[in-house]
Amino acid sequence: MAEGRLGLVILGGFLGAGKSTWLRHQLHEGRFARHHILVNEAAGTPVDNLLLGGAARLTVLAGGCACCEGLPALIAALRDICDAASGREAGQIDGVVLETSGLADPGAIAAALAADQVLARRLRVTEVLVLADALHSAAQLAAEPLARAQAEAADRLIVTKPAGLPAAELARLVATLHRLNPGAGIEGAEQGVPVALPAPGAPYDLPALTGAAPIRPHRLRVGAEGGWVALSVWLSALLSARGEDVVRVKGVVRSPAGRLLLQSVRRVVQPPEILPEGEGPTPEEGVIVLIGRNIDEELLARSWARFGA
Ligand SMILES: Nc1nc2c(ncn2[C@@H]2O[C@H](COP(=O)(O)OP(=O)(O)OP(=O)(O)O)[C@@H](O)[C@H]2O)c(=O)[nH]1
Repeated sequence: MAEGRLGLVILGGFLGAGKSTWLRHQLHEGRFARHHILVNEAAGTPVDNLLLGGAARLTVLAGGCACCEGLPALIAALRDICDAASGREAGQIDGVVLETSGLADPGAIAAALAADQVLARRLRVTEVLVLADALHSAAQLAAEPLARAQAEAADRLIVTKPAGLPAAELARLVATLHRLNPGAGIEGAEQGVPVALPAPGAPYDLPALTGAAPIRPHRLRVGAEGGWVALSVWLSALLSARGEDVVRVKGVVRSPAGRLLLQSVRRVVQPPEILPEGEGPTPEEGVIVLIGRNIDEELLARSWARFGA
């Protein structure tokens, strides 16, 4: 607790950038072992906590992005952690890691926390870490004001999934990030493990941005029992038709093999991951969260109802 204030690491990055994966690896390596991990998810269905079973202290703030409507809940949670760190858990908490939702601007969160009179005396942001997905960042930086704001807010930028991109394109992405935020260190990590990045190439020219429809979370009830094969086929078809608008999909469904975590980032669908039973808070099974723009929830539900039937 430097200067008597608890340190806070803000871990940000666009939807699906790899925040939980990176943090899971750090926890596995014993980093942040005495930190309180706070996970904020934009959607009301928490999933990321399932990936962070290695955390000794974990709180999920679901159902509101912490830089806007979820801010009061974040402030309340941080005040509680500060109370615990100086009271009942004195000497046991080294700091806090906040994994933001992919819809959050970490700069806005840091500013809001600094403006809170109680927290300003008890907490200080030690680092803003922002993850940039090698596969999608160039397109996101070109089109999404939020992706640029996130990169600009970073003290340190970590390029995730670098193995999936040719070195020349990676070098251009590194240069583009450097141009956006010359003060930030830039590193690479594959599944959370540090990897070397190529020297910067020629940066991409980023266009001036015009207003796009806001990105919002939507919940789709797909049924808790079975049907996951139909669901993955339906999801693939949806992403192939609407992959530009459906930015992120995550959810937990029941299959004969157990609980399956289904997820995608843009059109990239991950192989389903079988989740251990009984670990961590139980997520709502049979609910898929789709985060994107121009999504008509009722139309989506009707489409799935027809297909799933
Ligand atoms: N190949 C590869 N895949 C990765 C890497 N990091 C994350 N992924 C995959 O990318 C997808 C999204 O990863 P998450 O860690 O859930 O991303 P996130 O930023 O926490 O996602 P949101 O909380 O929804 O914004 C998952 O399918 C991961 O397996 C990486 O370094 N390499």
